[in-house]
Amino acid sequence: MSAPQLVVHRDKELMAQAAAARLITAVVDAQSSRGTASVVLTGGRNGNGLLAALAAAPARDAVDWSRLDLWWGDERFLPEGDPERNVTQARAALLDAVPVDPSRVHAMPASDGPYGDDADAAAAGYAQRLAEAAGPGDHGGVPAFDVLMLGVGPDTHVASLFPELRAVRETGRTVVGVHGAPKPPPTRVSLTLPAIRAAREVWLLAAGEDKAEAVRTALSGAGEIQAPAAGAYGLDRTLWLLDTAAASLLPRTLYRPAAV
Ligand SMILES: O=C1O[C@H](COP(=O)(O)O)[C@@H](O)[C@H](O)[C@H]1O
Repeated sequence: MSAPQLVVHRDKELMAQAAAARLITAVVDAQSSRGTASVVLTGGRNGNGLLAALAAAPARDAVDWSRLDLWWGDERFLPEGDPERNVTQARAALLDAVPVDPSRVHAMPASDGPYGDDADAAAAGYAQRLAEAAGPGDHGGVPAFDVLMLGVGPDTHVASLFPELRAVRETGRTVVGVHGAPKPPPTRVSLTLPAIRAAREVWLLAAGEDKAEAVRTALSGAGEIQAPAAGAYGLDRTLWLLDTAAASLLPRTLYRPAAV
């Protein structure tokens, strides 16, 4: 477990640009040392903002897109191509603009896909795919992701792990079907906390005033069942990428804003 590190940017645009630059560097470094890189994408406003900033960054060409595996932390369980699906939004923000290898874009199943409308079977199928990609040295049935990104919801949810729901209590499986999510759509597929914690680096993204309470709660000692973001950390690094609005309620012991 790695202790959270905070980086606070002036506003959400700068946060997205800086996080995109950071991701380019992380991917290039992983490709240089291991040949390939693996990244877990998140949906939501901050995740898509980062992808759009990456698409606009000239340095995106430093990435060898053909040697990058992309996975998802969660998916809204909807038909293929639905505009609310995280993968649909990621394609629009970035993936349609870069030469990714389609066989390395590991989208979570859709509700009209091979598992039909059975979200639990879809989750088991994705878990199987992750297990097949895991190497002999990897732990917990998932590859050792280089970077796993998570948008933090205003209620402290990450991926589709919502406070108090069954999915956030999962200790065995790496991927689960989520039912009755308080944010639409109610049916989702999500990585679990054990799968998230198998990543080398976990980056939590939160920008905007509506995230301030969630950030304060998760970083002030809340339990992971009540505040799932509190249970998300990486093996080597846990990075909270914030803007000043999202950091505004943090105690001064954690974040001291620069004097103006
Ligand atoms: O529904 C979801 O919400 C979270 C957070 O989204 P945001 O718009 O509040 O930033 C996101 O991380 C997750 O992937 C998504 O499915």
